[in-house]
Amino acid sequence: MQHAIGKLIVLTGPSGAGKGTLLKALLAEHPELYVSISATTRSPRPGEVHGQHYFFLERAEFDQMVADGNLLEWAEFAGNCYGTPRQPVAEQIAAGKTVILEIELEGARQVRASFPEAYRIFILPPSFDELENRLRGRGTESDEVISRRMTRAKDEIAAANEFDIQIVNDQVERAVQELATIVFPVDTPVPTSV
Ligand SMILES: Nc1ncnc2c1ncn2[C@@H]1O[C@H](COP(=O)(O)OP(=O)(O)OP(=O)(O)O)[C@@H](O)[C@H]1O
Ligand SMILES: Nc1nc2c(ncn2[C@@H]2O[C@H](COP(=O)(O)O)[C@@H](O)[C@H]2O)c(=O)[nH]1
Repeated sequence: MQHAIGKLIVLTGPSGAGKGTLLKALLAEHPELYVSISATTRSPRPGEVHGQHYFFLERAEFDQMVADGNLLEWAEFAGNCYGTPRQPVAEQIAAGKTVILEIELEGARQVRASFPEAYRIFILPPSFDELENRLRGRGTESDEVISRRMTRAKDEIAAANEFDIQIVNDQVERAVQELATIVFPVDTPVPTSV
């Protein structure tokens, strides 16, 4: 993509830290933002809608997207694959939108390598125990999956300093306001190609 005029923001943090919760609240205040819809091989949770929360794909379909170069980044996370469809992000940035990717650490590292202009935010839980409480309280994962996600969380939290800024999601309202002040006044450089 040439002559891009929008911004690219990456939101990362351990599963259960509250990334989705904060983004939902930010979008309610700022519907002009564009949040990328990822592809995943994970099964839908109750209430999740194909094309709205994720594009739920078979593994072969996901692998084809990778082979065709249609993902901006992708990674395996706790037994499933997740990736960012390239074209919608390119189109939204070209249209001048601020685009947000909610992705895990490996994907964020790939975006840093491809698009160093992207602004990268890390969401931290107040504590490790609270992270587990939130994951368990959400009630969407089995004990085994929670355990895999908690193991991964240790590596992710250890990498928080790789990011431009860290936000502790202690209280949703406070953390959303902090996120808003970061997303809006920051004059992030414009990606030159996606
Ligand atoms: N500040 C907070 N205080 C208490 N509970 C919270 C807070 N933020 C989020 N939660 C709750 O924690 C759980 C996990 O939040 P959420 O699903 O947004 O996490 P996530 O980081 O998007 O997870 P994943 O990466 O797995 O998608 C949810 O039940 C949510 O309601
Ligand atoms: N690298 C990528 N990671 C992604 C993408 N979409 C979501 N995610 C991350 O996966 C985990 C698990 O998500 P869940 O919905 O199963 O709880 C979480 O950290 C997401 O941020 C993506 O496109 N690429």
